[in-house]
Amino acid sequence: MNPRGRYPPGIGNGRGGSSVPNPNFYQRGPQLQHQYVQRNLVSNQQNQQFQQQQQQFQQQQFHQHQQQQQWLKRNQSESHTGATEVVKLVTSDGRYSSSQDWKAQLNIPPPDTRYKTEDVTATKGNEFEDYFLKRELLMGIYEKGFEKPSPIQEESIPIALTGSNILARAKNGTGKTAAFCIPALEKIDQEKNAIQVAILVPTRELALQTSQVCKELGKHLNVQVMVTTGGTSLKDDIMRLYQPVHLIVGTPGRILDLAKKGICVLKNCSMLIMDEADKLLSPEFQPSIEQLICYLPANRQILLFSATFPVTVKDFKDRYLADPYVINLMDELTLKGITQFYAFVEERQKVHCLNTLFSKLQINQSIIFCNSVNRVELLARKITELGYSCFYIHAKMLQDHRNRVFHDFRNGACRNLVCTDLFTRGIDIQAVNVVINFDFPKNSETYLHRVGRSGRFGHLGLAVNLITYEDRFNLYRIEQELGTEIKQIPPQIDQAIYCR
Ligand SMILES: Nc1ncnc2c1ncn2[C@@H]1O[C@H](COP(=O)(O)OP(=O)(O)OP(=O)(O)O)[C@@H](O)[C@H]1O
Repeated sequence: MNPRGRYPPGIGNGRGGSSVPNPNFYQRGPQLQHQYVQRNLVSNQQNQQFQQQQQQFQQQQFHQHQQQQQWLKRNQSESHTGATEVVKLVTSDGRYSSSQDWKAQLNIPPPDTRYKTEDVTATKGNEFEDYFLKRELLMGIYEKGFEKPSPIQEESIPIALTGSNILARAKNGTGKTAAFCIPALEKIDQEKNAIQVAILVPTRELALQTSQVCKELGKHLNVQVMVTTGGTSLKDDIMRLYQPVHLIVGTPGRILDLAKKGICVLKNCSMLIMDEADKLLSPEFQPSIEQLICYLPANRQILLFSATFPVTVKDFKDRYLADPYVINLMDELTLKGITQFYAFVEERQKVHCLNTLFSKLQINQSIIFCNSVNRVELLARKITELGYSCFYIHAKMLQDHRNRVFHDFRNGACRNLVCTDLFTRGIDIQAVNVVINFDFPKNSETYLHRVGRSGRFGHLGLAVNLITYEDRFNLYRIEQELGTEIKQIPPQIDQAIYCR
């Protein structure tokens, strides 16, 4: 059987390379050279700047190291317990710690022994301790279960600590959040009562998730984290801002609103982080972002992170990021751990097809994407009628209800979640091993982010796309643009490819 048989005549049967590349995407092969997010293309000037920064960073490290050594010597000389003594420290939460056994006292979760792909294992071999982070921050990192930095963390943490602007691109689920939260937490002066870092994200759920990551990583620090998004009481936010806040996470509209009212004071906010930066630079958000930047000090550092950077980001980068350090860890676009299939169906067969998938697949948790709010609600009802448990979420629901669904699904209260593209970006639920595109997306960015909800941190996952006759051109185009293969679904799927 010709696996390309689904394409109408004239569409061709090649993959990736032979087609005309989408100018919006970083491609493998010769097209690479034309993309501004290509790491090899960092200009000589940037290279020199980077070398200077590296030198500065090494000097800082050396200085810090010397200080540490002096500190240790001083403590040792003050102690009278002899050569095998242990230097005692009391951490900010009052716990006993020592230069030798502080790690042994941490509440470290059991190691994750699941198979992981090179997307997260192909590191340079750095340790978090190599970055000379505050002891309390290291404690939070290890207690979160992070053993070693992932590739994007290795690249961005030391550069962000030098104060450079960064434009960083790395695959979904490879640890971008900690790649910017760790340097942000490190740089905050806990003694200074001012907002020093702002993290902008495109959705309310992502804001809640990111603030939670900051709180967990900064658990042993005295950093005050605040989350603020639309759909919640402005009055509560105003009251909260009378208390100390060092790091604010939120959606751009709400933070701008508070800044305009003079309640959220950003004049000391020297670090602005934009996660899912390409989405934040879409027409929906960009005007708010540009207004917000006016409230920041002139010497602010801006970090842009995403898995997708269409060329439209270039204009913003050129205007607001002086000499950015460009990181691009995407030598290919899709995650190595995700197997992608399509099933060719008629619209009226979709629910039946989904029923078959539910009965045959080993679903730990699944996310099922539809292209409209109405279709989400209809499908959720159908799934429940079929006898399967299911939640649904979309942007037209009340915020309290959205929060409850997000919280409960994350805690495993339900196996399946039907949603719109509200959940396409950034949402990190480790238990999700299957993503189903009940409705196929229209563009490659959306496709990439949707399927990236499974296979988090190098784990395995499965993406199944229900394709109608109308979707066939989009399927072909997305495959071409991403240089990936979406295979026809076989009668049986080996569990080993998505359950290990
Ligand atoms: N160094 C690490 N060691 C172990 N797990 C990690 C490490 N860094 C991050 N993780 C975990 O990996 C998962 C994915 O991280 P994160 O959500 O930051 O990915 P991302 O790159 O921002 O993804 P997306 O592009 O989809 O937003 C999270 O559950 C996070 O806790």
